[in-house]
Amino acid sequence: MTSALPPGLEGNLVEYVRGGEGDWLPFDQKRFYTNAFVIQGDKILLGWKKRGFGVNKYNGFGGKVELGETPAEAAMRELKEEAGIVAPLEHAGSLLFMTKGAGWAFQIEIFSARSYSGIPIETDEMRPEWFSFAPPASGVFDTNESVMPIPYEKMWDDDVYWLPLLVQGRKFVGRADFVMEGDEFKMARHWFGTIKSDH
Ligand SMILES: CNc1ncnc2c1ncn2[C@@H]1O[C@H](COP(=O)(O)OP(=O)(O)OP(=O)(O)O)[C@@H](O)[C@H]1O
Repeated sequence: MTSALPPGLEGNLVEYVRGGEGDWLPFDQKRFYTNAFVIQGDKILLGWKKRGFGVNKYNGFGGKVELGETPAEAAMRELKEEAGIVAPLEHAGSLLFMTKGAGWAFQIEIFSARSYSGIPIETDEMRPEWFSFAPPASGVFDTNESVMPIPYEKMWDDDVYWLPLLVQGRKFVGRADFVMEGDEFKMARHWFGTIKSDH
C-alpha cells in the first residue's frame, strides 16, 4: 500500500504507523535540533528535563544545532553538556515536529550509541536515569525493581512509536504535529516510517 508522505518528509520510506486527523500544520522554516540516546545491554539512559522546552518530561539529551556545527557535532556536545558523558553516537533517525501557531518546524536528528565513557551526572538541565526496555522475567514490573520500564507516560506522545525502532537499530523518519490542550502539548497527527533499504 502506498500513501502520500506528510509534507516535509522525503525519501524511500515505508509507513510503519500513522494516526490522528486534521490537516498537517503549515511551516515555512525548519530549526535544527538533536536528541541522543545511550543504550547499555537492555537499559537506556534518559534525562528528566529540569528547565526549558519539554520541562518535566523524560527525553534523550539534546538541543539546538549551533552555527557552524553539524548535527553529529551538536549531538556530541549536548550529550557532554547535559549528561557529562562521551559516546560514539550514530545517526538513528530524523523527526519533524510542528507545534500549532509556531510557523516553524523542529527538525530533530536522533542519535544512539551502545557504549559510552564517563559517568552520567545531573546537570542544570537534566537528571539522568536508566530505564529498562526488556520485560522482566516475571512479565510484570514490580515497583521494587531497581530499573523501571521506559516511562512513556512522562515523555513526548510520539516517543512510544519510534523509540522501539531506535532500540532495534532500525532507521526511522517521521512527523508529528502538536496542539496545545490547556498547558499540555497533545499530538494531533503523526506518521512514522522506516527507511526502505533497512528491510
Ligand atoms: C515535540 N516533540 C518532541 N519530542 C521529543 N523531543 C523533542 C520534541 N521537541 C523538542 N524535542 C527535544 O527537546 C530538546 C529541546 O532543546 P532545548 O533544551 O530547547 O535546547 P538547548 O539545550 O539548545 O536550549 P538552551 O541551551 O536551554 O537554549 C531537544 O533535545 C529536542 O530534540
